[in-house]
Formats: sequence, structure tokens, C-alpha cells
Amino acid sequence: MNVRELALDTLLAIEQKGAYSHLQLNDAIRKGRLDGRDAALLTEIVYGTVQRRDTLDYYLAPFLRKARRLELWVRVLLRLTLYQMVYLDRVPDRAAIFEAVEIAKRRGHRGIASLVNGVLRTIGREGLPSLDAIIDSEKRLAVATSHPEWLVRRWIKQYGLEETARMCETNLRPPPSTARVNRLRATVEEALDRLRAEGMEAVPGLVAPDAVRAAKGNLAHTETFRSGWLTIQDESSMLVARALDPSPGERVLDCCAAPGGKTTHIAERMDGRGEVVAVDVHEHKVKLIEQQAQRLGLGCITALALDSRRLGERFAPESFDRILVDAPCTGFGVIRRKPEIKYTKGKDDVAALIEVQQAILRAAAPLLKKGGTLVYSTCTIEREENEEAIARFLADHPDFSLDDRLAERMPDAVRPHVQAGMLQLLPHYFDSDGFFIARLRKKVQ
Ligand SMILES: C[S@@+](CC[C@H](N)C(=O)[O-])C[C@H]1O[C@@H](n2cnc3c(N)ncnc32)[C@H](O)[C@@H]1O
Repeated sequence: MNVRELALDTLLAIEQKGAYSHLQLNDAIRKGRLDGRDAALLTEIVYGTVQRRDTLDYYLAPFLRKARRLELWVRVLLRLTLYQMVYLDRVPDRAAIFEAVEIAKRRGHRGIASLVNGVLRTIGREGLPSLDAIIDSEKRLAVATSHPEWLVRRWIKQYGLEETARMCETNLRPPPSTARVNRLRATVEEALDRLRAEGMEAVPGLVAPDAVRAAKGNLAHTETFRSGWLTIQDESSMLVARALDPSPGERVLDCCAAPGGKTTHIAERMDGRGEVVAVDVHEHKVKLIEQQAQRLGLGCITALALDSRRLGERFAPESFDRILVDAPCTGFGVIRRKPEIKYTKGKDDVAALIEVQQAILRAAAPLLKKGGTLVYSTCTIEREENEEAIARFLADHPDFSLDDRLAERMPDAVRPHVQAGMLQLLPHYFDSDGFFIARLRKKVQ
């Protein structure tokens, strides 16, 4: 099957079955047995088309006025072809249109092929409609950066127009390829030397001291990764274990642990000594934690499947020195990695998730020793799931307070963003995931 046809099927699965783009893409690359170049083109077309979906629909709309009920596959074919015409310089327009027409002939009939041909050639001739025709500036930003209008308006209320615009634009760019160095095995310098010896162009991270960044290529495909020197992780995410700051010999609970990125980081920072109990509600995901622990040679991790809203049934009160709640969330800080979530997650998801987040925090709180540290983190930028979640928890738990020592644990560049024991990173600050971290302390008395 050719790359465009695979792209069409992948995009249809994302749209119709609500599949995650990265999982669907991995599947397509495996099934299509694509080589590096084709896999890269498929990835670019699929991610790009999902990322720019609403902008592409805006561009297509004037040319589709006369088309009666358009089947979804035809619309998706038009989107992915227009994506190549507008955003991929290396693909000549006529080649992209030719491929689209051939697919339309195979999947549909001559009428559809001629519609596809007509629409795309007319756009090629007449050019794209101007976004300036949208008078309302908030709506224009939503269409120009392909984010739902409700979300853009909501972010503007939270962060203002300028920050929102920068964030939306950053969300359109591919995320950097980063990994955390396993400090039990190597230093950052040693890992960089080994990566370079393997032919990877890698440099130190921008913010997290344990991070490496690859200019090109996939760090997970290196021998350095396979031999347990690296864990694929975003730089914002690497700040969480630093905020928790565990010591060797302690007992630590990670309440929402799969696939184990932060669990293994915590264990590394404990020099592999003590115990990290890693809990996740999904049995199949618990296996991923075990695999990571094994790959990294970390024997101090105990992984188990459990709904963390019921932690009290399993663990004794005050039995942990430190607790991490890396809560399930809307994930609006990682739109670059999972672009489809900007269309699929809605206000109802926020409302449902904040109840789960509070229930997990409520269940975890009694298990922490007096004087112990609890870190709450999310990969979202929604205040309701972040600052407001902490305010709500603190109102119900007077034995906890925000711990302003968070700032001391953060790298210099991040410190100005810490306020009263809380940190909100937006994706454009350091070209890393949007992330929230709060550090709380359980009072001794
Ligand atoms: C943000 S992800 C965790 C990422 C992980 N900490 C890491 O760094 O690799 C949230 C996790 O919470 C889990 N989860 C959702 N609801 C849960 C619950 N009620 N109890 C325990 N885990 C839950 C999900 O399965 C998901 O793996």
C-alpha cells in the first residue's frame, strides 16, 4: 500500500475510532513495513493533518460549497493532500494531487475522483482563502492554529491572548526528542559520547540536568537506550522526581505510575535503595512499569494494579515517606504529542477528571508520614485541574501546606516560574511539555 493510502486509513481510524495518533501510526508503519523515509513521510502527513485539521477545513470550505454530502474518507483525503500542498515544500503539488486522484478512483468512482481533482486544482490556481476574513480575533486564532474555539477562549481567560497565541503556535510544532540519562549507569557526558559514537546528533537538555536532546532520529532506537542508559521522557516530566526529592532507603508511593517514567526516575534518584511502590489502575500498564524497571536494572520497584481511590484498603496509614500523585488529566500540555485530544476532550472531561484527581489525593493523604512530602503533578495547563485542585485539597486537609522549598529543587531557569510551592510550565517556555507540579508537606503536629 502506498504512503498516502496508509495515511488516509490511519487518519480515518483516528477520526472514527478515536484512536491515538501515535499508536495508530506505529501500527501503520509496522503493517506497511515502511522504510525510514516512507515512515517519516507518513508520520509527517498524519501528524500534520491532525494538527492542522480545522485550518485545512477552513481553506477547503469555499471550494466545497457545491459538493453535496461529502463522505468522511473524501474529506480526509482532501485534507491530507492539501496539507502536503500547503505545508510540505518537498512534495510538488501535482504529485500530491495525482496520488489523491488515483486513491479516489480506487476507493470511490470517477465522479469522486473528478471532484477531488477539481477542488485541489482550483485551490492550486486561485490560492487559499485569507484568515483575515475572520473578524473576531479569538476565533481567528482558533482557526489559524486549529484549536477548538471554546478551548482558545478558555485559555485566553486563564493566560491572556499573547501567551495563548504562543502556546497554540508551539502546539503545531513537532515535540523535541528527549531522554533522561540513568545516573546509576552513566553521566550525561558519557551518554552523549556514546550516542554520538552511534551516529546520533545529541546535545544536553535545555532545562532538566539529566536530559539529552536529539537533533534528529529516534533515541529509543539506539543501543544506548537498549542497554538501560536512557529513558524516553520529556524535560518537564523530569522535574517531577526532582520536586519529590526522595532519599536512598525511603519508602515512596507512586499512585498513577504507568508506564513508569517517573517511578524509575524516583528509583534512580534513590540509588536503587529503599522501596518504590508503583500503582496503576490498569493491569496491562503495570507490566510496562515492570519492563522499564528491568531494563534499567532497578530492583527496588514493586508494581501493582489497584485503583488509587482505594489505596486505604491496601496500605497502612502513615506508611510512606513520600507520595507522588501524577494524576490522570486532560493532557492539554501534550497536544504536540497527541494532537487529536484538542478535538476530542471537552468541558465534561475536565469536570469528570477533577473528581478523580481529588479522590486519589484524598485516598493518598492519610498514607503519608507526618513531615512527609506529597507531589501532585499533571501534564495539563487547566487551572481547574492544577492550582484549583490544590486549593480544594488544602481546604479539606488543614494538616497539609504548600512547600515553597520546591523552588530550591528546580533548575535555575525554571525557578522564576515557581510560585508558593507550585510550578506551571507552558509548552513554549522551554520547548517542553506543558506541566504542573505542586509540592506539599504534611505538618508534623
Ligand atoms: C499521567 S499518567 C501517568 C504517567 C506516569 N506517572 C509516568 O510518568 O510514566 C496517569 C496514569 O494514571 C492511571 N490512572 C487513571 N486512573 C487511575 C486510578 N483511579 N488509580 C490508579 N491509576 C489511575 C492511568 O492508567 C495512567 O497510566
